[in-house]
Amino acid sequence: MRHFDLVIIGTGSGNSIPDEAMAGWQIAILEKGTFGGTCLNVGCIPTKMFVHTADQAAAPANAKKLGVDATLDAVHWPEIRDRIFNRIDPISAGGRNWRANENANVTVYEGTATFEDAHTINTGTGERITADRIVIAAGSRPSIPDVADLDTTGFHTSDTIMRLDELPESLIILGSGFIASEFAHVFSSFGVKVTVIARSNLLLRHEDLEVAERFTEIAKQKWDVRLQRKTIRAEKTANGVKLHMEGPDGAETVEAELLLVATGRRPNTDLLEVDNAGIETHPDGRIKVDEYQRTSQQHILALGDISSDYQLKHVANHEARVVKHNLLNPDDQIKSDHRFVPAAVFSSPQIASVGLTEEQAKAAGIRYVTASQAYASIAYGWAMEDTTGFAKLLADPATGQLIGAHIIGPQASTVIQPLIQAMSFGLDAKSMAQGQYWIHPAMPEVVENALLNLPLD
Ligand SMILES: Cc1cc2nc3c(=O)[nH]c(=O)nc-3n(C[C@H](O)[C@H](O)[C@H](O)COP(=O)(O)OP(=O)(O)OC[C@H]3O[C@@H](n4cnc5c(N)ncnc54)[C@H](O)[C@@H]3O)c2cc1C
Ligand SMILES: NC(=O)c1ccc[n+]([C@@H]2O[C@H](COP(=O)([O-])OP(=O)(O)OC[C@H]3O[C@@H](n4cnc5c(N)ncnc54)[C@H](O)[C@@H]3O)[C@@H](O)[C@H]2O)c1
Repeated sequence: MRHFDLVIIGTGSGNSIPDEAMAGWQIAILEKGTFGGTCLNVGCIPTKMFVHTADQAAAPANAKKLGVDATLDAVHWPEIRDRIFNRIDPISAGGRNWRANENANVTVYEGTATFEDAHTINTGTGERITADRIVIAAGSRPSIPDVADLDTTGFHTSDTIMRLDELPESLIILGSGFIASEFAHVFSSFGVKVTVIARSNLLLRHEDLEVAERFTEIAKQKWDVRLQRKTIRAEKTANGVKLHMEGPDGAETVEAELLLVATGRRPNTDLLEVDNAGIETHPDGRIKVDEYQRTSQQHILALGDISSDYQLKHVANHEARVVKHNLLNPDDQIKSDHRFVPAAVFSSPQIASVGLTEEQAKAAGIRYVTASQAYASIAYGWAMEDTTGFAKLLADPATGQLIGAHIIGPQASTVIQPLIQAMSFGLDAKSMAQGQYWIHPAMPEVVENALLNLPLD
């Protein structure tokens, strides 16, 4: 049985760990799917390439209010799809080739890995290997709800929907989180009739309540939004799919050509048979790690979606940097920093957030003040004729430290960055607002004005 200094399971953020400082180590990388993992192949990167294209497709409809008549002539789905994947697929193939053929100390095994014990792994390729240290970076996969006849009806997940042969006329999206909101924007902007089905009374209900309410109001104007629906059964029809639901007004059905299931993601722990290695897990299946990313077995570390509180690429990448450092510096280990983890929903409008929502601050009994500023009240907001966007801040009134920031509106994912910086480095709201120039008349003035509005002690 071959022995390695380090085994890495999963080629998403895990693939960033081997580097020149490990040139003397024998390393095995294990991957069951497409090299590069979720973000590159079926996640962040292709979705945002579709989102940007959707933003362009939606622009003519928004130009009318500016006095410009424009029309969307055509959406060439196969061309869009192929442009995106003809860029991504070679990156994945190149990454695989580099590791498999150009890294002398790295061996790539392409199979589904399972633990036999805390040092022995079955690579799923017919070969078993042992290792001194192991990194589990095996990610997550779509979680499929228990809806009768869903399997036999046929459905898409984010893994398959981006590679359709052609655009459907209509699409039902089951779920109301990140993936549902982003794909609803993409497909509706391309002319597909979109129905979004939510269990709760709001879309994106993990967001600050005012933000989720604003997003839901806007969504209802563009998509057929069905709230508070329990999906009971799926049925295959001559033209596609029918869902049977129960809602506030009793039983109802909805039909469309295709169904996208976007109801969360589950960690891939079950595939790994981690019990054989004595690795402890949370009730939801995530691997338990400490702040150094160590599992309950000190020589096994884990990172990213399989263990993290956050299913976000920038978090997986951060944790991978921590793991790399700790592997190289066992006597000088560093901790992961999860104090201020931001997230953005790349829908229309965009949403970005960091820190506590107002509801979380209240529930935690934290003393706070808030201020909101509408895009409509800053000069660039006038330029865009924006009527719905705003930035909402929460701060500690005594110290002026920011404890939460929530933005809904154009370029929210970019506009929020100075707030993430301020929170990460402990810059108080007054110093942040008054201690620097804010370019006039740019979008971050929405942040400057919200900071100035905070009723601090
Ligand atoms: C549609 C979509 C859009 C997203 N958009 C964003 C975004 O805009 N911004 C953002 O921050 N995050 C986004 N995410 C989340 C982000 O993609 C993930 O948080 C991130 O990719 C997780 O990285 P990871 O390294 O933990 O896992 P992954 O990248 O999933 O890598 C895990 C790898 O392990 C392999 N594997 C699993 N089990 C085994 C096994 N037993 N043996 C061998 N190999 C195995 C898998 O095949 C996979 O390649 C998105 C996710 C999705 C699905
Ligand atoms: N822009 C980004 O950063 C981005 C984009 C896409 C995905 N992601 C990551 O991927 C993860 C998965 O995305 P997601 O949208 O699948 O998950 P999510 O957790 O954002 O949303 C899941 C939604 O499905 C609903 N749901 C769960 N079970 C249901 C059921 N049986 N019937 C109806 N609705 C049900 C939940 O109430 C929730 O609204 C996200 O949590 C996020 O971390 C991030």
